[in-house]
Amino acid sequence: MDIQRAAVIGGGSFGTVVANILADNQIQTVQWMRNEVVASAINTSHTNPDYLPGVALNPELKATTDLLAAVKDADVIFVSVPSHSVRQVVTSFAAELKPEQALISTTKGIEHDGFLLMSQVLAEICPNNPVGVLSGPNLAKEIGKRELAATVIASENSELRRNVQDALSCSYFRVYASNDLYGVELGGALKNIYAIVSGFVAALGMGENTKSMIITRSLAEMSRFAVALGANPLTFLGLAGVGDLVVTCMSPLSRNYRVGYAIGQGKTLEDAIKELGEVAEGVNTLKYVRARAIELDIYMPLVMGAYEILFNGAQPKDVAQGLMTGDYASDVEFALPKHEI
Ligand SMILES: NC(=O)C1=CN([C@@H]2O[C@H](COP(=O)(O)OP(=O)(O)OC[C@H]3O[C@@H](n4cnc5c(N)ncnc54)[C@H](OP(=O)(O)O)[C@@H]3O)[C@@H](O)[C@H]2O)C=CC1
Ligand SMILES: O=C(CO)COP(=O)(O)O
Repeated sequence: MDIQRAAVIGGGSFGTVVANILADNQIQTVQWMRNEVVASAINTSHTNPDYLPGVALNPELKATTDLLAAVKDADVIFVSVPSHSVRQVVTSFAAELKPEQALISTTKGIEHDGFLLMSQVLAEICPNNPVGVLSGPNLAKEIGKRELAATVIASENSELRRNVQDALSCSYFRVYASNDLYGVELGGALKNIYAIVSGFVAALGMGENTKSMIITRSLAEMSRFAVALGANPLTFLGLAGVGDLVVTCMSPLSRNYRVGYAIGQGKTLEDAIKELGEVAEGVNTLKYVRARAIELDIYMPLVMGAYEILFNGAQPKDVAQGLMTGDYASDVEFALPKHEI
């Protein structure tokens, strides 16, 4: 099955760049969103003024607020709404799908009930449809400007992986393949927590050694968690692991980083989210991952510290100091296990 027609569900910044790449690649693409004003702007002035201002979109990209019309003839449907709305939105069109229509999640979040990742939510709602995940260091605002970037398509279905590579690869976007759906997806969700932590670090004016320490220990912590949940640790060496972690921990374009930065400057979480006006998945992910880590007894000092800052009013400086005096630990615990140090 070649991809000739695609639907993108969601009118935010990432949904828009995915839809635009597809249109650039001459795939008939319909983007669904609930906001009629934005849909009309995409159709008439070929811009998304709310989420991607200043980016000239491909004039062939069509937008609609009619969800069933958007998905009807699509060979592949990219789901790009925030995690808290994926189940509700997908459920509202699931009964209309034909089994050959594939679903690809681009959403980097976790569903609270059952700790489900988005591909698991999609598979639960649409058990007969092929499912995949797109994740990587993909700041939408840079890709919108057609700056060079790469991503990962993860699926157990090799034909789907190849079709998505064909549909999205172009002069400014390179698509790598993975069969570790769970690891790729977990990498995308977990790194948002550490982007918030990196925002604290930047707001406190800490040095480059500190930033490097935080990013590297974040990788150790997220891969420890992922392996405990059954993912392949090698996936974290790739674009969806270290790649996405580095970009979101270093760029003020990351919304999660910006939330951490604002809190590090003394703002409340509520004000930080309100000022952002876009989704920062890491805030909820932090809550769910902390609860899971406690339940499974997984050592995650950065998660625990970030939770105290975000939800219990702890001061970032005090938490950072506390982390420096923890028990002695192994640098790479897959090489030197903790109990052998
Ligand atoms: N932006 C990025 O750089 C990247 C984002 N992602 C991931 O993609 C996902 C989507 O993010 P992104 O596009 O950035 O989000 P944005 O914050 O830019 O936009 C969110 C979009 O989702 C819509 N939406 C929110 N709730 C609902 C709902 N209940 N029903 C229908 N539509 C809804 C919003 O509509 P409205 O305007 O009407 O509220 C808006 O169009 C996230 O999980 C994110 O982590 C992945 C890679 C990169
Ligand atoms: O996932 C992203 C880049 O890969 C975007 O990160 P934010 O959601 O923090 O903006």
